[in-house]
Amino acid sequence: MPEVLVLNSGSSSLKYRLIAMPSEQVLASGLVERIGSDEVPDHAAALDQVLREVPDLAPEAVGHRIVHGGERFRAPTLVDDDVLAGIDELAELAPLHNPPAAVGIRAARTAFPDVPQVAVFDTAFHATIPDEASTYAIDASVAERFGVRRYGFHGTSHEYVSEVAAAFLGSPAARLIVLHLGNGASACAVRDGRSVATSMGLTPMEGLVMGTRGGDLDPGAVLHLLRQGMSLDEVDTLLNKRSGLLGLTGHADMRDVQTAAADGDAAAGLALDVYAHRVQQYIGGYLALLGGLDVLVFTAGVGENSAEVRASAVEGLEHLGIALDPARNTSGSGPRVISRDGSPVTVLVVPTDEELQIARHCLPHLSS
Ligand SMILES: Nc1ncnc2c1ncn2[C@@H]1O[C@H](COP(=O)(O)OP(=O)(O)O)[C@@H](O)[C@H]1O
Ligand SMILES: CC(=O)OP(=O)(O)O
Ligand SMILES: [Mg+2]
Repeated sequence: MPEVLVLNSGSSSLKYRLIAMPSEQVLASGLVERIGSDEVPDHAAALDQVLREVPDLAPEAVGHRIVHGGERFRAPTLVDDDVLAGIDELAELAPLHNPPAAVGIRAARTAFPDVPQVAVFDTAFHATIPDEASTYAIDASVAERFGVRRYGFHGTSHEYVSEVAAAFLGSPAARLIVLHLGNGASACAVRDGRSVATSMGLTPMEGLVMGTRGGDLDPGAVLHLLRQGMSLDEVDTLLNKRSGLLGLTGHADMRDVQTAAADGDAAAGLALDVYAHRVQQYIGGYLALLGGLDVLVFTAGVGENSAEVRASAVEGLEHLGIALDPARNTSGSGPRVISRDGSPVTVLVVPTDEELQIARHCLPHLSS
C-alpha cells in the first residue's frame, strides 16, 4: 500500500507522520523539538533525524502543512519551483509559520527527489468565505494593493472536524460552528460543509485569545504603542509572543493558567474569563450569521481536553439552545456528544487530525 509522509513544520518543531493510504494506518510518527539548538540547527537537520528514526523511509508522496496560501493557493498544490517561490513570498504574512515549512519542503525535495510534494494550506478551506466576511473596511485600493483581507487559518483542521462531525451524526449539519482551541485558536462558521466566516484574518493573530497571541485588538492600540516609542519589532514580539494567556498570566499553557486560577491567582481567573467571553462573542455572532445553529464542535488541545473551558465557553447560552450534559462533558474520548438530551444544538467534541487530513489531500497525487 502506498505510504504518505506528512510534515508539519512549526517554528521550533517538526511533527511527522507516515501513513499508509488509503487504509489510513499510521506506520510511524514523531516530533523533533528544539530546532535551532546545537543538536538540531535547522529543519533540514530535523528531517535528517526523521530519516534516521524511520529506517527504509520510501514515501510515494510527501504532504506539507503550509499556513499561508494567500490569494494564490486555494487548494492543495503539487510543489514545483514556482510554487515554492510563491510560498516564500508569503513569509511576511506568516513569519512564524511559512519559512520553516519552506525549509521543510526543500529538505524533503532533496531527500526524495522523485516523489510528489504536496502543499496543503491552512487558508484553502476558507476560500469559500463570501466577500462581506473577508473584506476589511479600509481604503479598497490599499487593501487590493497590499492583499489586506481576511484569509483565515486552521482550515485543514476545520475541514477535517466538520467532515468527522457529519460522518458521526450521519448527515452534514447545515449550520455548524467549529471552535479550534489549541495553542493558536480560531472559530469557523460552516454552512453545508463550507467555511462562511472565521475569526483569524490577514494573519493568524485576529480573533480568539491564544497561548501567546491576544486575538482581537483595536488597531488604534498598535498605533498608540508605536507613537509611545515602542519599535515595530517590539510591537510584533508583544503581539505574537507575549500576549494572550502568557501576557495576562505569565503562563502560555492553559493547564498552568487553570492551576494558577484554582490557587486563587486573580490574574489567571481574569484570563479565563476573557478567554470564555471572547469565545461566547464568536458563538453568538456566528449563530446570527448562520441564521441558527445545529451543531457546535470543540477541538484541538484545549477544546478536546478541558471540560472546564468547554463549560465556561457555553455558560448561560441555554437561551440559544446550547446546553451541556455535565457528566458527558467530563468523560469519554474520541468524537462524542456532550450536550443534554433535547438540547436544540448538538454539542460535540471531535479530536482534530491535521496530519491525516493532509495525507487525504495527497491521495490524488499518488501514482498507484
Ligand atoms: N488537559 C488539558 N486541559 C487544558 N488544556 C490543555 C489540556 N491538554 C492540552 N491543553 C492545552 O492545549 C494546548 C496545545 O494545543 P494543541 O492543539 O496541541 O496546540 P498546537 O498543535 O497548536 O501546538 C496547550 O498549550 C495546552 O494549553
Ligand atoms: C495558524 C496557527 O495559528 O497555527 P498554530 O495553531 O499551529 O500556531
Ligand atoms: Mg495547532
